[in-house]
Amino acid sequence: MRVAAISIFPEMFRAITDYGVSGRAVSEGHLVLDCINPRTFTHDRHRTVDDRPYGGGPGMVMKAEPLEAAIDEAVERVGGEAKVICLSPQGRVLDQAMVESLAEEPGLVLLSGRYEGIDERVLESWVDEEISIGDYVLSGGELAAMVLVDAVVRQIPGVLGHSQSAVEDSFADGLLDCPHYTRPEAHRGSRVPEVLLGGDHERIRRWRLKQSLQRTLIRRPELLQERELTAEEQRLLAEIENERPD
Ligand SMILES: CC(C)(C)c1cccc(C(=O)NCC2(NC(=O)c3cccc4nocc34)CCCCC2)c1
Repeated sequence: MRVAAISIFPEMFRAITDYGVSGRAVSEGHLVLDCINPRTFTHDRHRTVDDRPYGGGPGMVMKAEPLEAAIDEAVERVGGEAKVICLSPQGRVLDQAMVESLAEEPGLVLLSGRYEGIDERVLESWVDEEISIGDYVLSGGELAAMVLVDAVVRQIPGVLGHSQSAVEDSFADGLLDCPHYTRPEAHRGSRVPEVLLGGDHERIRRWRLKQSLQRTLIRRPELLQERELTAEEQRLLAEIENERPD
């Protein structure tokens, strides 16, 4: 997948190109990430990318011209039919379904805002979709762009290692994660659940599934609304409901 990130802080994207699953995806060629700085497309002495807002008010607004030149370059680098996305609080909040759909795109251009935001004419004429990563105030769109890339890159076949496909991604079954433990068996007096110490893999699988269902029911019940439950999951949920203190 080819992605072009437009930002006045391109070095930030080292966080995904140099580490972990996304870093390996880059080194193995599954992901090509170009970072494009709008400042490259300025022609004045101060390389101005922002200016004061019409109508007054605090802060500055990102100028259209440098951004549009950067988008032009980005679309070219990514290859013709790129989807241009602006990471923005005004966008649709990202979820796994959107991630899976974005992973099907041949190329993505990701625009990150700074200051008070981007000149609206850029959004109107160049941006296909605005996407938000959640409802809190951020200082820029770059971290949101990196969240999106991290999630999308895991969907690319081959990125999660030959054995695991995206479908088997251990986190992608729509339930919250079960508890995890590793050595030592007793840590500060707290022991690992006995079931995990035995070798009964079927019993362990069922225990983990029940734990995931219980946590999802208690902490994020709305996730259960969106999810088809297998017969086994429905049985386990019934068990959980019966065990719940009144
Ligand atoms: C949601 C809330 C609290 C009601 C809100 C309302 C109004 C403004 C903001 C805000 O944070 N403005 C600053 C700004 N944020 C973002 O880019 C941003 C924020 C959150 C999720 C994101 N996902 O992608 C990008 C995101 C960075 C600087 C350039 C202007 C945008 C927040």
